[in-house]
Amino acid sequence: MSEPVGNKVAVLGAGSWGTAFSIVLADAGNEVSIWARREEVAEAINDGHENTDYLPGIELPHAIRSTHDPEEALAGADVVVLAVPSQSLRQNLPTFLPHVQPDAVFVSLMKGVELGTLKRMTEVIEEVGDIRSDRIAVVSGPNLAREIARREPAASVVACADDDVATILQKRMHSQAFRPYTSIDVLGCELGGAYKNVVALCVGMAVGLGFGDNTTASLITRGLAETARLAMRLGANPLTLMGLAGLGDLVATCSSPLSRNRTFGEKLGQGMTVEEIYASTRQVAEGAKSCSSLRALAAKNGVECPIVDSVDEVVQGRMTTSQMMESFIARNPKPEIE
Ligand SMILES: NC(=O)C1=CN([C@@H]2O[C@H](COP(=O)(O)OP(=O)(O)OC[C@H]3O[C@@H](n4cnc5c(N)ncnc54)[C@H](O)[C@@H]3O)[C@@H](O)[C@H]2O)C=CC1
Ligand SMILES: O=C(CO)COP(=O)(O)O
Repeated sequence: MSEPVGNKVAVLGAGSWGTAFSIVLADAGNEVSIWARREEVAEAINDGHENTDYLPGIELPHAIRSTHDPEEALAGADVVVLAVPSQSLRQNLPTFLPHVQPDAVFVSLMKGVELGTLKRMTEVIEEVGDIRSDRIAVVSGPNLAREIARREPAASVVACADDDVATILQKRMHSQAFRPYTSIDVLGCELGGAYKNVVALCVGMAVGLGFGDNTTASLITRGLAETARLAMRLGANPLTLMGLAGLGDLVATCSSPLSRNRTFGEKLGQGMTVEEIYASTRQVAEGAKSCSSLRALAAKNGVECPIVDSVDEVVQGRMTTSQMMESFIARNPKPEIE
């Protein structure tokens, strides 16, 4: 990526994170065009400067415009930010790609692993768009959308195989409240982001069952060990998992009632079924799908991942949340560090 000639960013997806991240981008001096799947969301953003469905009560900067037309959103944009649910990325890309500028850089905000292919989101972009990996970045960290939208201070990681691209993107998203660090460990950042959602589901289940801080801290810590085990087997830098896209995001998501994944788990722990929970919310809880893909990815690579295995069993309705907690404690004793 050469130094940008323009300052327009297209954000594809007008959910909570796409909208909150647009505020960061606008604060950092970019002109932002958000593509919204539903026309009424685009109209609310343009007319009332508010995303009434996903971030009610937050006034959006006037540098943010929205459209239902992908061509209009992407016209003149040298940075293309993808913020749709992970499992819908592949089906959405063909709508976007014909309108992307030839030298544009892609940024994935998504935290999931594709069911079936077991690909990370940057791998899906690379494959479907036939795009070089050094033009695809990921942003991941402890970034709960509503807190970012309120401009509460937070840090994150922007990772790209090409360090220069990461540095250019870092400048484009460094605002008064948002501090991005660069990294070249795309794999570590993406796996950290996808995995923490599953651990947050598990922690939520424990909270829903009425357990306290010892239980949740134990799950967070063993969840991090499990994340690092798989990520390192696949080639990630272990220090990435100790950083913002690993431990940082894990702690934020597992601790916050704002987290959709933790809330989803909590409802399971309280006895609701998966179907009842899906019917009660429009927002995505990525871990409820990525538990299956991460489980398969771990199995394929011969990595033991009891938390991901058990969360998947609960989500598939083959195990209760109480049985899951009992099974963790009953596992064969072993050293903490292997
Ligand atoms: N909300 C947050 O705090 C954060 C979310 N993320 C990640 O960002 C990604 C997007 O999440 P959110 O914006 O939070 O989700 P959301 O549930 O708030 O919004 C999802 C958006 O995608 C649209 N959508 C739903 N199904 C679609 C489909 N089949 N095709 C196209 N668009 C569709 C919805 O209309 C909505 O605009 C996820 O991977 C999530 O893990 C990452 C960091 C923070
Ligand atoms: O990724 C997030 C915070 O960094 C948001 O988590 P949830 O998707 O669980 O709300």
